[in-house]
Amino acid sequence: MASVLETSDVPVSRGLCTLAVILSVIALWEARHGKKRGIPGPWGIPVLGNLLQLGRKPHKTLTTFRPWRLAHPEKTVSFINQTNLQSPLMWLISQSSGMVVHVQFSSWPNRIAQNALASLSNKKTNPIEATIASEADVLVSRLLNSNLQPKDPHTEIYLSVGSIICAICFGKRYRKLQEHLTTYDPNEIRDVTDCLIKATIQTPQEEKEAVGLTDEHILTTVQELIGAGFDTIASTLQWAVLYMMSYPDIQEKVHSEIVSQIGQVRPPTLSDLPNLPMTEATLLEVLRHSCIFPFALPHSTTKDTELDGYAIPKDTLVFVNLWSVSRDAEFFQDPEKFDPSRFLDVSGSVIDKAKADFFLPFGAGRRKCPGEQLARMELFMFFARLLQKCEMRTPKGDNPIIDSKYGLTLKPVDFKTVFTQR
Ligand code: HEM
Repeated sequence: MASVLETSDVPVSRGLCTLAVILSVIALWEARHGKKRGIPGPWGIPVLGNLLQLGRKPHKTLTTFRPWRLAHPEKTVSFINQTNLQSPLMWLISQSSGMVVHVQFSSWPNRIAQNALASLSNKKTNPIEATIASEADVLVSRLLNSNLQPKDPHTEIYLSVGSIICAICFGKRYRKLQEHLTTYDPNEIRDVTDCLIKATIQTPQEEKEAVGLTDEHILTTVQELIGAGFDTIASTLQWAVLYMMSYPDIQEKVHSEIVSQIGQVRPPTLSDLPNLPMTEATLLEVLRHSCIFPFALPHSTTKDTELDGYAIPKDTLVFVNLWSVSRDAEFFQDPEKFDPSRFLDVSGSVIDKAKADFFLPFGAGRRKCPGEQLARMELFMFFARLLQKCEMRTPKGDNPIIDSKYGLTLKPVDFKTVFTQR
């Protein structure tokens, strides 16, 4: 059975412990035939392993597959760092979903992307805050345009989130790559594309050759960012509308908090975040409960390794089951319940950091999501403006259904909402 958690572990570590979860469907079969102990779990069949047992909601099925808990969380991070994105599966995913257009298998572009995004979504300078604020206004007015008719907010949310990611990658006027190259000025970095060009120019040729990257590889990272930064944020905002419509009492609490702190007119800014604990807790609960990226991206081990005494051969397909972390009943009491107050401390006025750091919506290790900071910023600004200006109600006669369509990311099943101006 599962090895036991150290109760003295800091919460982040506990989250990583629960990555127990590093279950590999194929490895379940493969490792048993190795010399060391194989990974615990139900028996599978040769080649296919447990694939046929996964069902329509694999994240839920795998959570019931006897996960084991790790006594040494730092080993989990170092284990994740011995994996990389699994090339053939990533290729399949990118072809079928179009979400990641040009998959980069090296962690090199990830690091460059991380730096580029950090410089543009930096909490202190916030160069894109104004862009997000004005797009949040556009979203509010588009949703309110529906004249009290039930509306599926999907298209409006995708249009607004799409505008932000294009503005971040190509600047406000959506300049194309070639145009960027001809107008590039190292003294005036305008957007992510300029950051990537700068990194390309500054990286010594030998270093680029050593990791097998061409300039083109680095530049196509921008297309990945568009794919990854678009669908994830838009899906999370759709979930947020669905939860708020389904839990009107929570919606009222968030609205009242926003109005009491910043009023009904002034748009929320990032500096308001510390004064809006209920708003932040609700967003955290949306991220936890919807868990849009249940298995992160498929990884595979880059060498023979072991984890907590279990043998994991090179090239083993590894999924990090983030869903099971978000549903850990030991840490999140009654995990199926949508309850933002779980992220507040006993006074109800401060975010419980231990809880907030416990679950890992953005993954962990060196391939962790490079867009985390930007995502948190965007989600807060869109969500706070929506809750300030709109009331979201379930259409008469409807019963809100909180369920997901399974894919690389979990999206809510289609729903309609009545938006009313506050
Ligand atoms: C709610 C929003 C988001 C969530 C929950 C999310 C979550 C994740 C997760 C779990 C991974 C996989 C980590 C792994 O497999 O180890 C990932 C990867 C990635 N994310 Fe995000 N993400 C979000 C938003 C964004 C945004 C806004 C961007 C960029 C603008 C972005 C860019 C990426 C990229 C490029 C990767 C691939 C990283 C690599 O190749 O190593 N994400 N994200």
